[in-house]
Amino acid sequence: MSDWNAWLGRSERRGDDIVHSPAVRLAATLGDLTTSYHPDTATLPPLWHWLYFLDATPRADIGLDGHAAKGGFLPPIPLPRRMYAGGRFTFPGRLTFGAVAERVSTVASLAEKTGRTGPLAFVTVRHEVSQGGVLAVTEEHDIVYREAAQPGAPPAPASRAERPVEAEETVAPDEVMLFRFSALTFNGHRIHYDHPYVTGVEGYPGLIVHGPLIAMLLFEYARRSQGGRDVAAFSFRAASPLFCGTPLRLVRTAGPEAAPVFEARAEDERLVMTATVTFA
Ligand SMILES: CC(C)(COP(=O)(O)OP(=O)(O)OC[C@H]1O[C@@H](n2cnc3c(N)ncnc32)[C@H](O)[C@@H]1OP(=O)(O)O)[C@@H](O)C(=O)NCCC(=O)NCCSC(=O)C[C@](C)(O)C(=O)O
Repeated sequence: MSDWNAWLGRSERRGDDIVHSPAVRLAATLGDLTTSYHPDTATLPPLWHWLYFLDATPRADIGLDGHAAKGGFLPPIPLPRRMYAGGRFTFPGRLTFGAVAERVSTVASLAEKTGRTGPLAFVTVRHEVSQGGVLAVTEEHDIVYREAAQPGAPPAPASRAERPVEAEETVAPDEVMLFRFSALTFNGHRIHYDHPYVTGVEGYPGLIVHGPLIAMLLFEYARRSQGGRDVAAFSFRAASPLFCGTPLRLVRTAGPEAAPVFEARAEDERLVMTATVTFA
């Protein structure tokens, strides 16, 4: 890890116009799974900043997995299989359509661990999004890298969902939804659309549903289930992958916690994601 410590604190700054068109396309992609966006609304819904400040890596600088090759903004961690591990957000303000905003991203932490699935390397990137000098979103994005797939290895052990269910809804993200979400976030990661790659090279049984898409489905479900209530903070942790075409249960759990806990579960009670929502 010591070689990579040179990346700690590395920072980049990007500006973007907060225009309606990507939000219109995301609203169409989610359909009745969102009630957050209306064409006459003045502000961008929380989390929808994922549609802006996108990475425009030139073709020559793309790595095998379809992301920007490591060693630029992110450290050159040799573990090859990248996944979205989790995120923590606060929404101190709202981004307004029709004006420029700025995102400052910093490599905040690096950690090597050994998990049930083998060696893991975590990189956390902190983003701060502001408009007119006023902070609107803080985000900590955890990226995890896993070792190469071992031929014949058994499926990774998965956590089971155990919290009691208060309410739930089922969705089934399909190839079209995955393709549109990749396009909207300009995410070239091949695990979401290249079946021979994700099965043959990364060793997963099918196309993987994006972590941010599942997080957004949970977030939108949480807001809808509370009559569109405003959200002050949100966090999520991806527990196991969801494969395209598999039904996904969006669950509001009945727990003792002050902030409600939402879970994404596979049909067989495998835990896919846990999320906590703090309503304003
Ligand atoms: C991450 C995996 C491999 C670890 O699986 P594991 O079973 O090996 O880990 P573990 O044994 O449960 O835990 C080992 C250590 O890692 C930590 N840990 C464990 N999990 C997490 C987590 N999520 N976030 C933060 N920390 C985590 C855990 O707390 C522990 O730390 P400790 O030793 O200090 O106690 C496993 O949980 C997993 O496969 N999760 C699902 C990942 C996923 O499907 N992500 C979404 C799809 S990929 C994607 O969207 C991509 C995208 C958008 O294109 C893009 O590139 O950004």
